[in-house]
Amino acid sequence: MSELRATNLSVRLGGETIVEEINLGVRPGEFLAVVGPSGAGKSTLLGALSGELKGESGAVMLDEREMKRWRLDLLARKRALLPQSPALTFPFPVIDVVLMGRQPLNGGRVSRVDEVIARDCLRLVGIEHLAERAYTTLSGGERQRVHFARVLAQVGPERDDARYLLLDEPTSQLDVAHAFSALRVAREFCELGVGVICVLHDLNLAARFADTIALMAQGRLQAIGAPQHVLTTDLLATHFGVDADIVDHPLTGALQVVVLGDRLSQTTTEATPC
Ligand SMILES: Nc1ncnc2c1ncn2[C@@H]1O[C@H](COP(=O)(O)OP(=O)(O)OP(=O)(O)O)[C@@H](O)[C@H]1O
Repeated sequence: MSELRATNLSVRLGGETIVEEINLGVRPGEFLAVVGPSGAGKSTLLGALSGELKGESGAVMLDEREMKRWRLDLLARKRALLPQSPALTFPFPVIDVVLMGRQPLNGGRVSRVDEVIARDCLRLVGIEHLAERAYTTLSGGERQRVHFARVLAQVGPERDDARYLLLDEPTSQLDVAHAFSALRVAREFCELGVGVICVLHDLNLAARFADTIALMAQGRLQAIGAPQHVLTTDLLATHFGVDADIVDHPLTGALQVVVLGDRLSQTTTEATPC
């Protein structure tokens, strides 16, 4: 069975257990959002699910084979990871950065099809006009979309085998329209048969696009299920420290979280008109 799954997964870093006893999984065509307060262990979990980080105990299984048994070149064809802050300091043309995503598929011999797919992925994220620009001249949000296009090219819109897209806060530097658009595109890849695991801080985007939401806090999975079972006033108060109203939006049909107040500080401030 095709699935990316963590079973009793714990990860230790720097002498501390960062994620503990995690059980969750995603299948091709499913969209799992991972939410939780800062420092909850979401990126660490994603790192372990991608095979980049080794688990301390438990297992990560990718299509019925243990993650640690996958050959790296085959793993790169199977899943693409978009880290929170991809490091790239060389002024490559944008198109070349996106073509790096095709490397596991083409072995470094760029074909006409690779080029078409790379440009198509740039178009999907709205920056095809930047294809020839030097990566280092781009804004933060533009860079984030280049890397998003790179991982889209890696999982490949043209393929029909089981594959997975792991996204760590892919919208953190994007304006509201591009954030929505990025998740819509991820959802479209999901409909093409890609399993998507996406760490998100925006609970409303998670509610809108995910089939399942996993709530992590203090390194543990606190809740997992359909958005209405996880985005509850009680769970948000307990794990995020916010008082929230949760409503069914009449137009989208998705849950909407309206934060009424936080419990992090007792200080009140008055807004000053500019
Ligand atoms: N190599 C490391 N050594 C020690 N502690 C680490 C290491 N990497 C991460 N941590 C700690 O583990 C915790 C979880 O980190 P992680 O990046 O997984 O959280 P997160 O939920 O993704 O947070 P955020 O939402 O802020 O990105 C944090 O407290 C972090 O400081």
